[in-house]
Amino acid sequence: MEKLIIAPSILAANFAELGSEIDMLNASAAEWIHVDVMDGMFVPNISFGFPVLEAVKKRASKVLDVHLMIEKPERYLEAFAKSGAQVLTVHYEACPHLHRTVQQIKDLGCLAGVAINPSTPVHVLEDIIHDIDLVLIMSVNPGFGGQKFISNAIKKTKEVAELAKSKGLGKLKIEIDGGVSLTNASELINVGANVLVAGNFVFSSPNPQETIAHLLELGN
Ligand SMILES: O=C(CO)[C@H](O)[C@H](O)COP(=O)(O)O
Repeated sequence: MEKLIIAPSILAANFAELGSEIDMLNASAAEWIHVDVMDGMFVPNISFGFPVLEAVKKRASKVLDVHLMIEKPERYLEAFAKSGAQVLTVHYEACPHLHRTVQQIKDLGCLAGVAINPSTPVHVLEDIIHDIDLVLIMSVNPGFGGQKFISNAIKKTKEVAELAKSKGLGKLKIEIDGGVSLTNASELINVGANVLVAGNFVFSSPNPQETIAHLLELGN
């Protein structure tokens, strides 16, 4: 199994103290920092864009894992890569020409991810999975942090892991995003998840660094 990566989502951080929140993550066991970009169109919420990503990049010593919850993401891929994204994930539901979009991400030197919403079945990935580095399974409807985990994501994680195995894609990253906590993390890891995004569970805990370490220990 690929080694487990914890990717705290800064959507749940204290934006008034973003610099010290990033310092805290730099000193933690998190390998990636998950950055949620929302446009108010693909999802019913607006988060932040390039200036915030650039500021995070200047401060962060971790990999920036940028999740684009935006329509027509191909318009902005280059700008996100220039602003510091190292992993760029687009939504299957937002990309009519997904293969081209994935190639654009790879040409920019980033890892390419494809996300699927809770109502999107795994089989839609069959003809793109060879071309990507990461599948992101949404375990909440995208747009907001702090929502309840949708348990169907466990079945979908298993399906992605089986699909990857059947195609010999041993290095595929399988990332779960939404409502992840110590309650569901072990089960997710057991069925094949190897990147766990956690927003509120980390940032609302009394000791975020300890919480990150506890999540990571589940992968050992
Ligand atoms: O993509 C997202 C929302 O669209 C967030 O990354 C996700 O919800 C993580 O936050 P939490 O762990 O608080 O659910």
